Order: sequence, then C-alpha cells, then structure tokens
Amino acid sequence: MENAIQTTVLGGGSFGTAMAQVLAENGHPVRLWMRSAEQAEAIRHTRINHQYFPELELDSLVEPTTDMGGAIEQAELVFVALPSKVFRDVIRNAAGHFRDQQMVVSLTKGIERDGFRLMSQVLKEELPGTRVGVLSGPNLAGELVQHEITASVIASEDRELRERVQQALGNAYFRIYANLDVYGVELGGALKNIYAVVSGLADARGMGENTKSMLITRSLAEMSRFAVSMGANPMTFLGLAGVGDLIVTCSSSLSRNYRVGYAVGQGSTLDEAVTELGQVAEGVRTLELVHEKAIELDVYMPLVRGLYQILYRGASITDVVGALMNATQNSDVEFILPRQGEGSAI
Ligand SMILES: NC(=O)C1=CN([C@@H]2O[C@H](COP(=O)(O)OP(=O)(O)OC[C@H]3O[C@@H](n4cnc5c(N)ncnc54)[C@H](O)[C@@H]3O)[C@@H](O)[C@H]2O)C=CC1
Ligand SMILES: O=C(CO)COP(=O)(O)O
Repeated sequence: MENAIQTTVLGGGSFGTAMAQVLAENGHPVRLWMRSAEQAEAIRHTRINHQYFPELELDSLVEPTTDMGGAIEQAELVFVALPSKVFRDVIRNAAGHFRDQQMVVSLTKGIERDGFRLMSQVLKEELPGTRVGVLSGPNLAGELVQHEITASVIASEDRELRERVQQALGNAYFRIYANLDVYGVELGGALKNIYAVVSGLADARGMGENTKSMLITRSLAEMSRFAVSMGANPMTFLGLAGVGDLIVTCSSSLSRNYRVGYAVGQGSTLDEAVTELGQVAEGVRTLELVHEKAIELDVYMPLVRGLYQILYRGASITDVVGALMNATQNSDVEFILPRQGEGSAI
C-alpha cells in the first residue's frame, strides 16, 4: 500500500495481537514480536493466536516473530503491549536496537513499583533519544477485533508522532484523538483498572443500577483527586482515557480486571481469581501501589482503601461496604473543597 508505515508490536498477548490486527487491516506491515518461538510458529502456520483469539484469522500483513532486533530495526513506529511488571526489563534488553528519533508508543496501563513510574517515563529513561507516546482509551481488545466502533487518545509532546499514530491506527471503527497531557492520559489508564475490580466485585454481589452509577461516579472523583495530587490535569479525566475507559472497564465482563473482582465477589481468593484468568489484570498490582502512595500523599481514597482491605487484608466485603456507607470523613461534601490557596480538588 502507498503510505504504508512499517510497524512493530512488542507483546503477543491479547492487546498486542488486537493492535497488530488493526494496523494490518489498515494496510501497514506489522511485526508482532513474542518471546515464545512455539507460539510464533503456530501463528505463522494457522494465522490464529489460539491462546487469545481462537476465532480470529490474522491479517496476512501480521508477521509473528521472535527476532526482536530485526523487528525493532525495521520499524518506523514501535508499539509496546507488555505487562508493566516486565516492561522495563524487556525494553532494557532491547535498547541497543532502537535508533535516535524512533517513535515508541506504550499501550500498557500500569505503574512500575520502584519509584511509581509510568511506562512513558520508563521509555524515556531506557531509550533516551527516541520519541515517546502513550495510547489509552476505552479499547477492550475483544471488541476492537470485532470492529465495534470506539476511539482512543494518543498523547505525546511530539506532533509528528501524534500524527503518525493517527494515520496508522485511525479507520472507520477506530478514531484516534490527540492530547498533550501524557501523564494524565497514562495515569487514567492505570487507575481505572482498580475501579474495574471494585465494579466486578460489586456486580457479583448483585448491585443495582443506582449502585453502579454511584460507584463509577465516585471512582471518577477519587481517581481525579489522586491525579490532581500527582500533578495531572483533571480535565483529562473527563475524556476518553479517563471516564471513557473507566465506564467500559467497570461495565464489561470482557475486562480482565472486572473479571478478577467478579471472581472474588463470588468467593474466590485473589490468587485463585488471578490464576484462573491467565492474563494480566494490572489493577491488582496498581491497587497496592496507589494505596501506598495515597497514604504517603494523604489523599482521601475510600474505594482504594476498601478494596485493599478486601484483597490484601482479608476484610469481609459486607464490613467494608458498611464502613464506606457510614464514613464520616468528607461524607458531607460531594467535592472536597480546596483549602485556602490550593488549586481545585474533586
Ligand atoms: N487486553 C486489553 O483489552 C487491553 C490491554 N491493555 C494493556 O496492555 C498491556 C498488556 O496487556 P494484554 O496484552 O492484554 O495482556 P496479556 O496477559 O493478554 O498478554 C501479555 C503478553 O505479554 C507476554 N509477556 C509476559 N512477560 C513477558 C516477557 N518477560 N517478555 C516477553 N513477553 C512477555 C505474555 O506472554 C503475553 O503474551 C497491559 O498493561 C494492559 O493493561 C490496554 C488496553 C486494552
Ligand atoms: O484497558 C482496557 C480497555 O480499555 C482493558 O481492560 P482490562 O485490562 O481490564 O481487560
């Protein structure tokens, strides 16, 4: 295709495979890098990634590979769809293959334990000289590959990168908006996973529609309040990468975070729920990190605290819900009012 962009996706899991398919359907050659030679070989022969999308025939422009050096060196645009837990190690090992000014986009919605870093910060540290962006929005992999119409946000300080990503990914079912707030877009994607776990848990206990509306609304307030305390722009949380992604992951059983919450709500232990899922649910780890950070920064996060008590301290769901509904701290104001001389708080 004229104007085809050479692309690479690092990570052959659910989202890496879905994004590779979108790129290929748009006419761009994609090298889909994965660590398992067996898996790459099977996909090459069958054109199916059986572990994640047994029903989906991959476009002929998707080339599965285990040659990371070749995949990176040939690409104009590199997307990274790896769990946050392994993100830095994989990128560090591959660092020698990247070139100056190459465009690298994180698709990962998580936080690094050491130093509470987001993935764009990891990329900037490990790959100085490259141009970095993040993509985030309501993009359940299972719906993307079905061409269900949706949108996403590419955030980067680099205008050319934003435009290239819009060209590469945009199509009749996927609209890509640009944003300059890299930190806010990325933080929104990571935080909403926590509330998807809460929502799954509540759904398993038979929550009503009023309850769901309350939960999502208060989740948005809580994540925005935290983001403001971390220096992000609260307006970003009213967009696709904030409330947009929050709504979809809190509402859909296609969300792995929601599914973990649902399983715990039905009586599984956290370990059982995660093992049964067999894919990454970033919210479980993010919860621990945000819980700790909220204490450090003295940010009021009752939902985070409640979920942490249930998942990591063995508290009963009934007790936590009772405590949340009877809380006195801030219970008389919907928005936490800014103290004299401070900026807005939500
Ligand atoms: N699945 C989805 O709908 C979406 C996922 N994301 C984000 O994308 C990131 C990746 O998620 P998924 O692809 O869905 O997870 P997944 O669990 O489906 O796949 C993760 C992939 O990473 C691979 N992997 C794990 N450790 C590795 C290592 N050390 N070296 C190389 N490969 C390794 C696994 O083999 C697997 O193929 C997460 O941060 C997630 O939040 C973002 C948007 C949508
Ligand atoms: O981020 C997602 C959709 O936008 C996917 O959420 P899960 O990781 O919970 O499946």
